[in-house]
Amino acid sequence: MATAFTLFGMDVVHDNAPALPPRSQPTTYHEYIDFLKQQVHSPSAITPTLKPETKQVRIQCQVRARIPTNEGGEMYLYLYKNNQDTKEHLAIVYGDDIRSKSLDNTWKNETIMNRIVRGAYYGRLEEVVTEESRNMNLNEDQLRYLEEQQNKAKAQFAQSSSPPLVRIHSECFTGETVHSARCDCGEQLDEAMRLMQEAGRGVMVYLRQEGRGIGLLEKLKAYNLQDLGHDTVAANVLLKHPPDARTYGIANAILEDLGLKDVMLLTNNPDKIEQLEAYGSIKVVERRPMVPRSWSSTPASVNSVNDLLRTPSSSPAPHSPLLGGKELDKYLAVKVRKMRHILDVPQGIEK
Ligand SMILES: Nc1nc2c(ncn2[C@@H]2O[C@H](COP(=O)(O)OP(=O)(O)OP(=O)(O)O)[C@@H](O)[C@H]2O)c(=O)[nH]1
Repeated sequence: MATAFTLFGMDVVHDNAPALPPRSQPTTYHEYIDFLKQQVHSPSAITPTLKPETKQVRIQCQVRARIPTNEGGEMYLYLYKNNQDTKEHLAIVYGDDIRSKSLDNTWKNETIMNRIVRGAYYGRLEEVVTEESRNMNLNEDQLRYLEEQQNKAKAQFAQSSSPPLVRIHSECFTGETVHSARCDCGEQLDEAMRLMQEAGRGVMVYLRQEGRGIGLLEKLKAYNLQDLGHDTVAANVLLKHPPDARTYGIANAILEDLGLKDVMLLTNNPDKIEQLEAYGSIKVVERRPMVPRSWSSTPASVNSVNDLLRTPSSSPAPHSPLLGGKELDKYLAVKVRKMRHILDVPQGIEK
């Protein structure tokens, strides 16, 4: 519902704001901020609700490629297209037994070489591909040989039944690429990949939902509002966005496509669990906390939202540079206070 009022002498229409009660229109900036504060503190304004996608989510994995790293072992990167947006959402997969159904399906009129180029092969390519195939000049016998090798390898890839570690991670250019200390997103990404590599199995669904779904442009505006003293939730609301605009229908579809049913979800955010489970096909059998390193001397929280949100202790090992500082503390504390994140706030940090 649109709310109109005057701010600094300008007419402001706040499309996404909760309706103002009659005769209590804020007329000054401070009144408006007080109004917003009441709203963002009220459970109805911040309790996330399932925001269903407007049409049934359809996804297709377009390509898969092997990514070797110096310290983090080897993983496969899966790139997805979908019918909801034009973004290239990703899955980073550890473990050979986790495969994409939509990638492995046979596509119309494709050759075995087409399948290899889009990554729908089994085993390691260097073991099955000859010099001729690298040049793509395969004769019938070589093609048949490749196909046989593929079928043999395929037969070895029965899926393990134990629930893998899964993280649904939203893109954060500032935290992951330029190492901003306003948030712990880069640290969480590194830590989740480290845990999956250690376990030898896991899936990171990497959603291009920058800025909790509002995009980088709006997130950078929010940073300026934060520098004026507003917290991350209030800054979003001031910009006429919900505190968290993310949905997880694409993540749900990707996990389904990867053949997963039961997962151990790495998160502090109950909204992710509730939204994911509401789709009905993926069960979060366990929650693993992502304790920020600068807060990790604190024991893991037992402040569970429901029985599902169990919190086994976990202390992240050093991997990325230690982040910390007042801005990060405030960012994390606001997630605990206003977004129900399950984390103990260390003593001395304002909740
Ligand atoms: N709008 C807004 N978004 C932010 C800000 N700081 C970080 N983000 C975004 O917040 C999102 C964090 O995503 P995640 O780490 O996947 O999720 P989370 O909600 O923190 O939950 P966890 O699973 O516990 O990490 C990313 O999209 C970041 O770009 C901010 O100040 N404002």
